[in-house]
Amino acid sequence: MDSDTELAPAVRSILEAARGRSGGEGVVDVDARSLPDALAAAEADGRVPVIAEVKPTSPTAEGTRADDPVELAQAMVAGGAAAISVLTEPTHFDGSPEALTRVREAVDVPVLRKDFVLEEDGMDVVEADLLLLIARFVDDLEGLVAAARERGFQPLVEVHDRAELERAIDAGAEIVGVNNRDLARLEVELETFESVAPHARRVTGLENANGDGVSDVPDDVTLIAESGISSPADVRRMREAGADALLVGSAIMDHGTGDSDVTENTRRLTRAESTAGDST
Ligand SMILES: O=C(O)c1ccccc1NCC(=O)[C@H](O)[C@H](O)COP(=O)(O)O
Repeated sequence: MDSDTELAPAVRSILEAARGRSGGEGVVDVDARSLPDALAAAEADGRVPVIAEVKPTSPTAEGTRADDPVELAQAMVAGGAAAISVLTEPTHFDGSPEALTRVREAVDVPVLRKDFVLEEDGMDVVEADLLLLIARFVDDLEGLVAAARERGFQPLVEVHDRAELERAIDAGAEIVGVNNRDLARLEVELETFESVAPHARRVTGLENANGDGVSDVPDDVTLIAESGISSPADVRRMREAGADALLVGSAIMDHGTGDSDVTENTRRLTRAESTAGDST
C-alpha cells in the first residue's frame, strides 16, 4: 500500500475517515446476484453494460444531488443500467449503507458497494452483491478477496496500473476495475484503461504493445472501465479498448445542474453502440 503522503489531501482524508469507522456486528452472509449474468443480459438486449453509480457528491464533483437514492437507482435501471453502484462513504460522498440496502430492495439488478474497505470487518456493514476492494489501499489483497467471497460478495478489485493488475490477478480476482482516476492526483485519463486493459487479456488480439500478452491471466476476467466516461464516444472508446462494462457516476448524476434526467443520461450511454454516428 502507498504511503498516505503520496496521495491527494482529499484521499488522505477519506482514508483517515475510513480507518476511524467501526465494522459491522456479526459476519454478513450474502446471496449475491451475478454481475457476469447481468452484463450478459444487457449485451443480449443490445445495451452497453453500464454500472450506473448513485454518487450524491464527491471531492471532485461540481455540486451535490440530494435526490432519493432509490429514485435515482430506479431511473438508472429504466435507462438500461445493467447494475447499480452505491457510494456508502458518508463523509466525502454523502453516502450511507442504509441507502444501499434500500436501493438493493428496490431494484433487481446487482448492486455494488462502493466504499473504502481497508480491513475484513469493514465488509460486515451491509449486504451487497459486489464489494469494491481498491488494490492501492489494501495490503493483504488475497486475504480480503477470499474474505469477501466467504461472505458471498463478488469482489471487484480496482487497479490503476499494470503492477496493481498483476496483484489483483495473483490475488484471484475475477472482476477487475481499471480506474481512470489516479487516486494520488485525482486526475482522470481514459488512456489509463487503454494502457492497462491489454495486460488483462490472454487473447492475442488484445496483446499489449510489447507483444507480451500475459499467459497466466484467466480467460474469464470481467474487465470494467471506471471513471471519466462522459459521452457515447467515451463509451465506444473504452469498449474498443476491451471493456466488458463501464462504471459511470458523474456523467449520469450530472451534479452541476442538480436536476437533469438521470434516465436519459443513462440511456445515452447504454445506447452508445446503437447510436455510433453520435460523436458527442
Ligand atoms: O470521484 C471522486 O471525486 C473521487 C475522489 C476520491 C476518491 C475516489 C473518487 N471517486 C470514486 C470512483 O471511483 C468513482 O466514483 C467512479 O469510478 C465513477 O467515476 P465518475 O464516472 O468519474 O464519476
